[in-house]
Amino acid sequence: MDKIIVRGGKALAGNVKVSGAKNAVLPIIAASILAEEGTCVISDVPALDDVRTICDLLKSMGISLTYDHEVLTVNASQLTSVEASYELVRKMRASFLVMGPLLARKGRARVALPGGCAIGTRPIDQHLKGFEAMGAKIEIGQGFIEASVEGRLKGAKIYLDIASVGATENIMMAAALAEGTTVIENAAEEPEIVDLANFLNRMGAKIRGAGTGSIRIEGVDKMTGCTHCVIPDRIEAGTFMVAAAITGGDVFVEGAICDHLKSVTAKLREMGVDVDEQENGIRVRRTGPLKAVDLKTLPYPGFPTDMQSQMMALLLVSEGTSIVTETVFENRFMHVEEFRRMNANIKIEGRSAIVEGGSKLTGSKVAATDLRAGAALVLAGLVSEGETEVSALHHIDRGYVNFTEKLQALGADVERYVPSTKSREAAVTETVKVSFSPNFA
Ligand SMILES: CC(=O)N[C@H]1[C@@H](OP(=O)(O)OP(=O)(O)OC[C@H]2O[C@@H](n3ccc(=O)[nH]c3=O)[C@H](O)[C@@H]2O)O[C@H](CO)[C@@H](O)[C@@H]1O
Ligand SMILES: C=C(OP(=O)(O)O)C(=O)O
Repeated sequence: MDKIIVRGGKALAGNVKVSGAKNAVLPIIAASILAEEGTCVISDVPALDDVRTICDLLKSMGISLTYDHEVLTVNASQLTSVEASYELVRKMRASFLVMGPLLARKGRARVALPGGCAIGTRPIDQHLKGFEAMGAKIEIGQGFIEASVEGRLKGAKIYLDIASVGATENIMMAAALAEGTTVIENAAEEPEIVDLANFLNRMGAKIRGAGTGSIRIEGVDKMTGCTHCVIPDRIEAGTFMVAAAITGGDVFVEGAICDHLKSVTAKLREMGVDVDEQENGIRVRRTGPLKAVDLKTLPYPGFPTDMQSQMMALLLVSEGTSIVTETVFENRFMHVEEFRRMNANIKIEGRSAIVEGGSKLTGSKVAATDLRAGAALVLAGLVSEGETEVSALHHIDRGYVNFTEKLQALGADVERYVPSTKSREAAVTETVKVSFSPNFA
């Protein structure tokens, strides 16, 4: 298994360019299924494992895709299957986002139940509630969900019990080709939803209100290909902002959109970090001590759950005691056990973790428990005494492109090691090259 080896003590400095957003590009690729003619040309597509997975899924449905230098071209005119296999869905829950587009385009979809994952049960009841409200029949059996509708889906007024990102996206995509108008109330407001709505509108959809709690979708008869550039990844950007803060460095996070990171910026400033919001990115510097703060994750524009573990690493080296409350997922503290192996003093009480600052973190062998926890462990290693070895890197590879290379370029003493017959250099070269074969052959 690959491992990331980190040696602490270096303050990071320099410029890091943010890649396209994982959580925007995955629904956008799913949405390309809706184009019955023409080609979708999507740029700033990060070479992530999750992107490969969803591309493999669309390919299995007869869709042709090519990927070159972060530009993905998708032609969905030859859609020959409406089934998403368990093998692919279990690798990535976001595969479930194909259900809405398939139902809209073909009146049928058969998708393996995504199951839960480390951070929680992650049910899909709100997705199904929306599809049923639009007239779909839902049947669950043999580990699959089948959705079908006679003729076209019908527009409906849907109130989400939870402001679910995925459910908002799946329902929005289904409603795009429905007969009549759909209104989603209590919709999630994440920037990735706005990016998806912009992509859908470029394909010919008529969507208003994305980014607010109420989204109105006027169904159209046909959607076609378009060109689109994916927004920068606010969570990758936030991760590098914390990397600068935790090491006492000075890093310009190029491409970060300040507006998408207001809650993270506010929290870092409360801790005494200098955050300079600029036109084309965010400069983060830290010279003095870090002040402990309390943190509660909430749906956007609240503090993002996907930044919780990275901020916990930072709080470990701040002065004072912090309370971190995770309100979005019911089991997103598995990184606590791993931090404890690095000499962290953290106590979990229900949905909250009490984090003692001023820890003298020590390097240790630790394992990523989800993609953000993996990144957070690397960040902790950057300020630990000695060497930290992070394993279970398949988690990190889902959400970060060339993570170690980007940290190395900022001066971190970090490398990715493949303990196999391949040499270390070859492994690093391979990691740096990470790209897909032009036609996914
Ligand atoms: C690919 C992608 O975009 N992933 C993001 C998306 O995940 P995802 O779309 O899965 O997250 P949701 O917003 O749906 O989940 C939020 C909460 O709602 C619950 N829930 C969700 C759907 C449902 O039908 N019923 C239900 O109870 C979930 O279990 C969870 O507790 O939003 C999360 C919350 O911002 C982020 O952490 C993920 O990075
Ligand atoms: C939880 C996350 O992603 P996913 O929903 O793909 O698991 C994440 O990006 O932190």
